[in-house]
Amino acid sequence: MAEMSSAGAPTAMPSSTIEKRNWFSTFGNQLFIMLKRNTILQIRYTKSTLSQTVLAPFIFMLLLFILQKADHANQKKSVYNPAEAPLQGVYGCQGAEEGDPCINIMYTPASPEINNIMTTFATKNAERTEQPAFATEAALSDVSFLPRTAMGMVPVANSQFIYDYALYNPNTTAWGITFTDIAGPPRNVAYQVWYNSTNAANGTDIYGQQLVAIMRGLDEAIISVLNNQPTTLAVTLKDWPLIPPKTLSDTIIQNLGPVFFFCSEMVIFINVLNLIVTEKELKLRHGMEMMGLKSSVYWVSHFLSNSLLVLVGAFVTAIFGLIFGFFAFKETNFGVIIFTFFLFGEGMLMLAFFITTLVRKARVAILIGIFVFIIGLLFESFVFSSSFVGYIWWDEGTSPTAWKILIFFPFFNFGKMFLDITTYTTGRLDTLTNTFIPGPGFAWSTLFQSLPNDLRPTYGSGSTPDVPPPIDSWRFLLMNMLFYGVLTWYFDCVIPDEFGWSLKPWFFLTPEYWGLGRRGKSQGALDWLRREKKNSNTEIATDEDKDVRDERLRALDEAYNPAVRIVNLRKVYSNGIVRKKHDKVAVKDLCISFEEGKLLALLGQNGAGKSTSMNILSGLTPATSGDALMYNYSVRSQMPEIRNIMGVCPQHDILFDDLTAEEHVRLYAGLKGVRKDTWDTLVEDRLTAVRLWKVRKQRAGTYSGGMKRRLSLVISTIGDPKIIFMDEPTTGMDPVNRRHVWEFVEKFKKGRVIVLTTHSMEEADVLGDRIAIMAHGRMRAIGTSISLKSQHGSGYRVSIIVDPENSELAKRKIAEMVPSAVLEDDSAGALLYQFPAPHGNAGKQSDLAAFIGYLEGPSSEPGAPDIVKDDDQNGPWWVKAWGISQTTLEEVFLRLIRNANPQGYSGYEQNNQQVDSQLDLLRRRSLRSSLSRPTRRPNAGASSNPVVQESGYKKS
Ligand SMILES: Nc1ncnc2c1ncn2[C@@H]1O[C@H](COP(=O)(O)OP(=O)(O)OP(=O)(O)O)[C@@H](O)[C@H]1O
Repeated sequence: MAEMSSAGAPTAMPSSTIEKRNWFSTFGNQLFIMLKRNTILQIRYTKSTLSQTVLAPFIFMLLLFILQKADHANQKKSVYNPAEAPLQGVYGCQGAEEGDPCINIMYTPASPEINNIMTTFATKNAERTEQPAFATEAALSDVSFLPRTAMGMVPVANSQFIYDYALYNPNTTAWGITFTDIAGPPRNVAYQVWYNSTNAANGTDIYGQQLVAIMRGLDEAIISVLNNQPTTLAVTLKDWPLIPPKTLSDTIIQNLGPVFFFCSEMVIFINVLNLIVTEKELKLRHGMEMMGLKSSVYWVSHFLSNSLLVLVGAFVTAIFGLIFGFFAFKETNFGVIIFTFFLFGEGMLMLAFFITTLVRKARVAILIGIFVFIIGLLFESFVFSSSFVGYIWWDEGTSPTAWKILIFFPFFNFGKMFLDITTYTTGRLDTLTNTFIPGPGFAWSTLFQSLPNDLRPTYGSGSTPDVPPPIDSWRFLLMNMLFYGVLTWYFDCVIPDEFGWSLKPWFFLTPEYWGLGRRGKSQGALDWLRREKKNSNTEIATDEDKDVRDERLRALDEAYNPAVRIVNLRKVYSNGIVRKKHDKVAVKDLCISFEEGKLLALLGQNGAGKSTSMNILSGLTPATSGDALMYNYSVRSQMPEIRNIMGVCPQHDILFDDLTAEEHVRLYAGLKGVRKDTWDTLVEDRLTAVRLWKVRKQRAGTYSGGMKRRLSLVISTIGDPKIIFMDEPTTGMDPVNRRHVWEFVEKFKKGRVIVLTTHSMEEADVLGDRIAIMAHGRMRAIGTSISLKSQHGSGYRVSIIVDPENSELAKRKIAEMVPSAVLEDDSAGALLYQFPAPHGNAGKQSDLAAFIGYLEGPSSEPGAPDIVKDDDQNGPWWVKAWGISQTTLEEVFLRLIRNANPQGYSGYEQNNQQVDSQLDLLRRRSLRSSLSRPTRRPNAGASSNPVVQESGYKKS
């Protein structure tokens, strides 16, 4: 850029409140500001933040708790009187815990005959089972008696004792037999068998073979003992009183935990998708980047803010898990729990970040989120609901390819980790003895151990899965974070945003990306200019306006060094890769230059290309060809540098609904690197200037349209920008506020370049040092308000009111005096004369001056020359009132637009006839307004341009 300096560098930047910082310092500063913003928003979105961090973990944990309790309640149901079931030997008993002493058979009554039957039974049973025969023990009468060894057959007093003993010492006695011997003949021997039906239910004795065996054995013994006596047999069965074990296993947590905790995490996942894509959709991110925010800061700030939510969520989950007393939480190292939930949350967070780079609409992002949710839900419910299915996926023998794909999904890795935790901690119910066997627990060291064989599921063939140690799940979750982090960074750069910006797919291989090479063009700015000059489209020169051509040549002039130089800027909106005939050329080879301290007002019909030009210059849209140099930085390749000296007030407000005006100013001041000690003054000055001071603590979402516009305008002025682009800044403002804004802009433009687009002719007239008018992507006219009016306007109009009977006299006199004046309207004494635009014709200008002097009469000011003598000291006697007006900017605009659209134009959806009638309307309006002031001397101050409108009043 040294070349440009030699040709006379633009004015040095004024002393600024911007702190000079290196890359790290800027990064740290912006990160701090962004984190503060995120925190404010998270606090503002209290419900959403609490839902993600506290409510979701709590609700899902509560649901699990309720389900677990329901399951426990179901298992703990006591059945004191199970129904009897009529029915038709026997192995040694098992105590409450494996190896505990027990009683094989308790029987009653202990009559000699029954004793005989039982001994016969024991002998015959021993033959069948090839086990030692059950011994007949001493009679028992104490219900609190605890066997020390496995006892054979214990006679007791009555049936009630058997029942009471079973209640008192559950899981101690295998069988109870109550005989009822009714005297005969015939002898009717009835007996009842107490049987533990759980054995049948839990699969230990699925066909009730033991039951059939004991009954057959007893029947056999009865028949043997009562040989030759007529006998009938009656048998009833009865379950033992069902007394559940004191501790139950958390099967619900084991089966449903992965699903519920996955759902809990999805709340943050979907919120992140929505938040980031909404910021993209509402262009909030672009707005901040235009104000200098680094995209790395944007991502890191979101990562840190959301990681905090994930961490809080992990703690809340762990604490509620402990409060609810789940084994998975109680029996697991606290650090393991926190890390597992944190890493899972982080993996999902990065997956969400990655998805946001692929979509532009929040609606689509949420749809993708729901899709991920359903897939994850299916996985967690069908795959990780039991170790039986869950571990199959992790066994090398199953499908290494499927496994290699699945480990890229955080929920797959979390499912395995949680399965490991529950497998180690849930414990199990011993089906044989109906007692709870606790798991070994999950210590920190467990992370590195393979699952012990006895905890692995056993498949049909008797094989067990080969399961990697739990730490592998953590490794894969970390891998997920890094993988999706890198994808987010890459795709965020290469996928074009909605304005078409993207980096080349190999951007990371270029030194420029890492700030090592020189950004932008290798040749100097002058070389570039020469090249662009050659590229300059001569085609447009044929019907080009002289001022526009001069402006183009000036922009291409190497000796001239303006603050901003736009050369051959062109934008084509194309629907496909191949250029088509109906591609929209929104800006056609625009050449223009801006100087410091001047404001350029850009006018044009709808769709003329104003916003597109502004968007290219503010770095929102890439140009198809051409370039602009702003303080010698190229828009094409040095946008980060330009952003440091640029402010933008976009056409559509880019504001955070939940931040106040004051917070907006502080946020952008921070992003721009404004010295912190000046923030208070900045807030007060700027907000007072646009009359937002009183509502500075009110959230922007509650502002009216005009208030939002004023805040957007203030934002564009933060950080001492050298160039400010204001796209229709006063749209929707009331006249009072608009004037305040004009005053603010007028004061602010010193030492800066301001480009403003507007549809308000008044605004362009008041603010524009130069006004450019665009149509169909081309500049049609440029110049000061006065020069545009004189170049493209219809000149001056003089309206004269006379009495109708003097009308002919007046017309005759005027025709004699100023033959060039054209009578445009004559109705009932109201005469409207058109004085052609002088266009440098001094003769015609003096005609007009002389005629005005004639109307005014001899000057009352001493020494002033009398231009025309007349018979009345106050001017011609036949003139009752008169007025003069110049062409308005609106008329100039309409004329230029009409000329640019010889076939009529669709932008306004009207044809040239309608434009002509509008011009006529404007003419009449100017007549009315020129006669509306009853003062003899013109009130020059009433207009922004003293020559625009004057009026005189003749006393009758
Ligand atoms: N993203 C886009 N894709 C295709 N065409 C576009 C796109 N943006 C703008 N255009 C077209 O480019 C032309 C110029 O649009 P632009 O928004 O620059 O006009 P404008 O002068 O700012 O209009 P307005 O005064 O209505 O804001 C229009 O015809 C418009 O339809």
